[in-house]
Amino acid sequence: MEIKFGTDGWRGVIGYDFTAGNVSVVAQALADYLLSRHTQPLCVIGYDTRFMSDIFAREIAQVLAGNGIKVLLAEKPVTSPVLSFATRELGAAGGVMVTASHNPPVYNGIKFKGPYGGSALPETVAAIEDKLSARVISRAPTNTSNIETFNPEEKYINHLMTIVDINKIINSGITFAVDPMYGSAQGYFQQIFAACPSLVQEIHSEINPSFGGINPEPIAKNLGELSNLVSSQGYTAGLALDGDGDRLGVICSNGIFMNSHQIFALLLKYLVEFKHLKGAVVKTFSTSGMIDLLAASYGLAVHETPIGFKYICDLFLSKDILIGGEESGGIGIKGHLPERDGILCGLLLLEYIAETGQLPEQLLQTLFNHIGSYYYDRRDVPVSPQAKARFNDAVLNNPPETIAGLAVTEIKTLDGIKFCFADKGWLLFRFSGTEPLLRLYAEASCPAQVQKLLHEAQLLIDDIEK
Ligand SMILES: O=P(O)(O)OC[C@H]1O[C@H](O)[C@H](O)[C@@H](O)[C@@H]1O
Repeated sequence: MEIKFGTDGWRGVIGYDFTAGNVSVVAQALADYLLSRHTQPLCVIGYDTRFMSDIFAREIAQVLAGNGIKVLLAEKPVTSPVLSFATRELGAAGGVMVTASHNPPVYNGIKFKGPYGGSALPETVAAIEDKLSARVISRAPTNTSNIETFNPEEKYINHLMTIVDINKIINSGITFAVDPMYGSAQGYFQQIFAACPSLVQEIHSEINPSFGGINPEPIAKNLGELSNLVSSQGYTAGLALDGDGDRLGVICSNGIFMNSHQIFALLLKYLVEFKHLKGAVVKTFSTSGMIDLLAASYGLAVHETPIGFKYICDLFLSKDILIGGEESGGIGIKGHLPERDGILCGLLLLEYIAETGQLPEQLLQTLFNHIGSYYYDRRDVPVSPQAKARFNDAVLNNPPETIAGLAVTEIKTLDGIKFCFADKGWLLFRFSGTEPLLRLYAEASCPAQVQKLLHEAQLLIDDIEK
């Protein structure tokens, strides 16, 4: 079974291609990569709450240890940002996180982290992938002294406290609900607000390998329970984290979902207007035009990258970046890590609410008053391998001149195929790099137009399927 890396490391179906055998092949490739660049590397390993993630993490540890690499293995599930933070703090040559993030329960995966505490850069991932052909796998015995366990949480939480004013949130009288979606972000908010436990209610805060039948992706259709809880209990907000805690979803006090573009824009607004910070802004190809407009209004440069936080991370490492974010809900902030972090973003949003005394929906209204209204939605469509193979040619050889009544003014192909319209709208077709799905992303100035665009996109795919 071929091991093929995707948008972020490797994902596979547990027991089909994601097996102990294949995991040890990937671990051996990582060991070969680390040893080709360091004389005595240290590697930090973390894992989420998925089925067998802890066992796969131990397998990776034993292969690295068998190659003479010193390993620090988390003693309990951690979020990906916590693992990134530990990688940087402990001066490790690299980090490994066993997680399939937001994907359905049948998946597991491996993400690689660099010594700077963020996604491994594309060239690093390619170099590890190049070493996958190793035939001999060295595995240390279970009692090896090369593996030690550790708990990275306390230092991470102390670090967050240096960025966010927790007392401001406590003293503001805010109450909120948290949904870690049975993932590895469970318990963090309760620890951070331990001095005032009545402030926060957490749901889905135990291990459940089926994720309660809902994919751990913090988007509207998966957050019905959180939405009902927030509106029925009168909470100020609801915060939802994905399976490995690097993405954030938000529910407003009225139970309405706030999408990732809106969270990104609000955080940018807060950092500039209230924290008086500066720096360039990074967004991926599927992220809202709101970000460009907002950044321009502050005189900040915007960089656009393909989808995948590794590209944003690259820019964090080489330029002065204030904030970088993605449609998928991952946002990184200056002064933390070159990495997205759902917990930090959630705390900053609470701080914004505390600072202004405005509810999340009121903050959104202020944003719309500043830059106008933007609406967005996404559809994920299963596509046959035949249609996938024909897709680019079918669309690019005979591109539509109008879609849903809007004239196409430009076609961009940085990642997928994006049709831009004269008004602020756009429609993007892009194959997921983590699941066998075609993603249709659309933005327009009214919700009905968004749905029309998605409908026409679906018709176009149906045509290619015929
Ligand atoms: O390729 P997709 O399934 O759309 O997923 C895209 C996402 O993949 C991973 O989760 C990466 O870590 C993210 O940075 C990226 O946004």
